Amino acid sequence: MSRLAVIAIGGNSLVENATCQSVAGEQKALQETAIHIVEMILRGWQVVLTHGNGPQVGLILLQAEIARKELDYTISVDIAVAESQGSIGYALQQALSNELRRRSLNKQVVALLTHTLVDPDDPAFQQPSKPIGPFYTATEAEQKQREYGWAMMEDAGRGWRRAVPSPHPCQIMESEAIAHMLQAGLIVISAGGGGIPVIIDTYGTLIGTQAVIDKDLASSLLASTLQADLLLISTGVEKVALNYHGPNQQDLSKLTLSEILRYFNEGHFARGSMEPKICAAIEYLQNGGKAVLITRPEAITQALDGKTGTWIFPDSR
Ligand SMILES: Nc1ncnc2c1ncn2[C@@H]1O[C@H](COP(=O)(O)OP(=O)(O)O)[C@@H](O)[C@H]1O
Ligand SMILES: NC(=O)OP(=O)(O)O
Repeated sequence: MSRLAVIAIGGNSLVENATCQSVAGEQKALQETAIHIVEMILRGWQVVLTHGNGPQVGLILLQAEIARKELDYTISVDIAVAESQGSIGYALQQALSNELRRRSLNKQVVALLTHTLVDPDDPAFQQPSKPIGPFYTATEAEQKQREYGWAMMEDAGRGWRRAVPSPHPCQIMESEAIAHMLQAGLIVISAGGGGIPVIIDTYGTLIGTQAVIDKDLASSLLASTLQADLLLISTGVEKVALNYHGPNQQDLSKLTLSEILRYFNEGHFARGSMEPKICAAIEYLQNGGKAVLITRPEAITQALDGKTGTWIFPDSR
């Protein structure tokens, strides 16, 4: 029986250059990622792909602000997340389908608009903490705050970005549909951008909310719900490090849940970048997950052979 991996693809690794986004750049990055995912499928893995949308959802909202100068036009954050699921899902679906065809694999890929349930009383709604969109200088950030009323935050030493609320994911609403699609042998792209954030009102109605859910936390929840064998977080670094970018940086290769919890509590992982990935890994393992791999897309194949990447396992195996 094939093993199931939930693969979370980083939003920043979907763009060639964070300061200059282009469709061609996104396609190139996706084609590269697709090569390594199809290699995994050839090795017998069943896969569910999730993806980030931080740069893209911010850009969609920025386009809306610019359009508002000419038209009476506005867009809510949940709609922008849905748009990003559509556009990134399309590009990822096409890149994977092309690579499957190139490798003569007769498999179909589906991209599913996915809702993620959040708690309307989550305190995160009062405290914007999710960086989205392009990076700005401190002066530009002040201008954006004045011009558009955006909350702004410094993002892990990389510059200033717009910040939006990011409530914790409680339930992937379409998880049963995803399980059925996997049973049918499909490759599924879902929970893109953490999923479209929704609450359920007292009448049982789904209502979109103004937030961007962390895709690593949503991927962890999806991996736990589907009882996946592996949560693979594909990002910009080959390995997670202690004292990252410090003089005594120490790359991590293989560690246990207890060890990562200790390093997490010691504050080794930057807020808004590596920290949510480590939280996602911890939650998945605490919910009975079997293994987490964090690495760059180009290193996936080697990492699955145990030669690189950061592997995190439950305490007793
Ligand atoms: N302790 C750490 N170890 C490795 N990378 C780190 C660490 N802390 C911060 N980072 C940075 O976090 C980045 C991953 O976060 P980010 O780019 O936001 O993720 P995503 O790939 O999901 O878009 C890495 O590429 C690296 O630059
Ligand atoms: N939604 C989300 O977490 O996107 P990024 O991974 O691009 O920040």
